[in-house]
Amino acid sequence: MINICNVSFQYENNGPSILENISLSIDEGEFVVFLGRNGSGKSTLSRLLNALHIPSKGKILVDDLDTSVVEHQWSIRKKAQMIFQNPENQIVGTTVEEDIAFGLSNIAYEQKNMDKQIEWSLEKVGLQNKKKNSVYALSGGEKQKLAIAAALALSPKYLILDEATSMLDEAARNSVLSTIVELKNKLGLGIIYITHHLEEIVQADRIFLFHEGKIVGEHTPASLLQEETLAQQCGLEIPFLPALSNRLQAGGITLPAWPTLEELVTALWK
Ligand SMILES: Nc1ncnc2c1ncn2[C@@H]1O[C@H](COP(=O)(O)OP(=O)(O)OP(=O)(O)O)[C@@H](O)[C@H]1O
Repeated sequence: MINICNVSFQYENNGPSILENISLSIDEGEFVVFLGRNGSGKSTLSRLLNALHIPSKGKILVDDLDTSVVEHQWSIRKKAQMIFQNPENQIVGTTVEEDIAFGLSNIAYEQKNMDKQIEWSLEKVGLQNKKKNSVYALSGGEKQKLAIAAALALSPKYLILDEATSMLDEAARNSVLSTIVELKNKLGLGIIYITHHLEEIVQADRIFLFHEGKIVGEHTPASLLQEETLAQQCGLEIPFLPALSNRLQAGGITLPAWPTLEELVTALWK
């Protein structure tokens, strides 16, 4: 479990307060979203989880390890792997297998088991046929999946994805998202997913809504729809289909909270 206890943060002494008194916990096997507009503090909090920054006040425990204790930081970074926006910045190998092997060598992974671990992690993200490929020949979505496989090979308990799909087109974004959901379901990984796109939160267990360094709401995908005004105040727009579904439901039409276009059309024909 990750426990964030009364955390506040400033980048500089006497600088502006970036996060104010944040408290929340995240279980293993949970898919949690940090949602908020640019500059609301989501990435800063994600970097605090990974001990890249240390809280100015309060504390963060990752499986009972305090991020402010230097001796814990290596274990915390291994447990909670980060995936960033631009996959190009995370790829270090020239072939797919070399890229994953690099991270494994860094943790002194046993050489004799390395190949098996590389194959396992590639299979989990659906890149098993690309093992020998050059990383330069991968698409954007495949590169992001490689970054996830490289993280996965290190046996983390949590994946922290900071706007990890924002450089991808819709098809690649959906494909990476389904991979993430599968990892949560099949491996029981905790997922911390940072975004300002509401379309990406449909499969989350819980959503924390960020505004100006504070958490202003905790929701499920369905309950967030009831908070259209709050979402707008936070600079977010509920997407068209769920917004319409919300209104139709209020008028007595039975629909899922986040319908597909087909589900919406079928319900309206009935
Ligand atoms: N290294 C830094 N030094 C000083 N201020 C920073 C630094 N990084 C971020 N900030 C400031 O902290 C605030 C929160 O930024 P943060 O990146 O955490 O927000 P965010 O919600 O993740 O936004 P985005 O979606 O744009 O990444 C912003 O005002 C930003 O300018």
